[in-house]
Amino acid sequence: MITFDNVEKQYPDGTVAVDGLSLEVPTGTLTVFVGPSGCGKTTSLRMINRMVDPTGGRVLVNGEDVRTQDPRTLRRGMGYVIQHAGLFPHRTVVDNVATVPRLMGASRKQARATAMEVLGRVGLGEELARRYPAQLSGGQQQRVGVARALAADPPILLMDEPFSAVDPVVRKELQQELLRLQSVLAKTIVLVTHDIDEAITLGDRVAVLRPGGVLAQYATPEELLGDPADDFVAGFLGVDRGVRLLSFFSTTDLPLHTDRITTTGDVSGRAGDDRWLLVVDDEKRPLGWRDPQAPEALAPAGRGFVPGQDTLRGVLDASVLSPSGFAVAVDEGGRAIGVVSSEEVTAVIRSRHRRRADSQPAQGRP
Ligand SMILES: Nc1ncnc2c1ncn2[C@@H]1O[C@H](COP(=O)(O)OP(=O)(O)OP(=O)(O)O)[C@@H](O)[C@H]1O
Repeated sequence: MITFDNVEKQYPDGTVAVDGLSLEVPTGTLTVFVGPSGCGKTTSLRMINRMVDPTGGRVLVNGEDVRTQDPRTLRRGMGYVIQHAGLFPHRTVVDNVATVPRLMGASRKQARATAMEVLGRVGLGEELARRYPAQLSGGQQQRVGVARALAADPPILLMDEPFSAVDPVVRKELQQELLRLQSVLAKTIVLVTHDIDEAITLGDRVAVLRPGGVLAQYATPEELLGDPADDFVAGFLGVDRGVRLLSFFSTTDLPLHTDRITTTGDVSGRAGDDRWLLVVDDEKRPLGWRDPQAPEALAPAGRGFVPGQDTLRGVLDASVLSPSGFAVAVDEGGRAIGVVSSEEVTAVIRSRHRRRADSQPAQGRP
């Protein structure tokens, strides 16, 4: 566990970068520090590994004040990933990563074996391992940066804008990869970003900082989106936070109807049915919607959703985009198991909101 206990940092020129920061990062979870430029995110992160020392308060790792620990020993237990990866340009990828186990006393051979293993974990194979950093794409370089941070298997990972320098598509890939790695490795991670979407995607908890280095709110992404502490946090989250909140709602208990599903063989027999009908093949795979006004051609069935796997955001999107106003639920094999209307989805959303309001009144505020 990492604890910030009323931490302050005033730089010698008088700038107050962090002001009275108190929060806990539980072991094995990922906390994101997010906020506008200059609000003290990097300063706060660097106080964990003593690249910066606080001018007030304490930072504790597993209950021990970091200032009582030798910085080099402390940093051995903490991987550090920065924007642009910070790789040694004249060393090959594998040697960049092997540097860390070498520093920890591993033999050259053992260090290289460890490096190859962690490179594999972040999706980089042998061929890329022999290249120099400049011969890799930005996204691949960031992966090497993550591999190097993981090479010593530290319990804590500090990440400062790790994905900011790559394009949006690669950035999403790297985010998903970090989540996949974290689901296996369960490190204690603190990640700094100025991108609220990245914070919502990655964080078990998100600390929103405001200018002047003051904590505005520390909460789970769901709590932030559903109950921002004030106008600053709400403004920082953006205009569509309601829709984004739906990503945290499950779809296991949506009302699904089967009476609108018909097969190609049966559809002609339902000519008198003046409703939209979903036509499926013999294996129940959706073929399209029969429009009662234009029964000759089928309208597209749209993207189906798998109850329990997809979120309510996806279901609402599918129902809004569907010509019939119904989203199609499918099993993992793509077979139709029912349909649900956009009106029913919104009714479920309203009841979830009521339940949320009843169960968790305004939490997570500093
Ligand atoms: N060494 C320093 N000396 C004086 N002031 C500093 C120093 N380092 C940072 N600051 C100031 O402290 C404040 C917080 O900086 P910090 O880098 O922690 O913010 P940040 O939220 O990470 O910003 P960004 O998103 O722009 O990287 C800023 O006003 C910055 O100018």
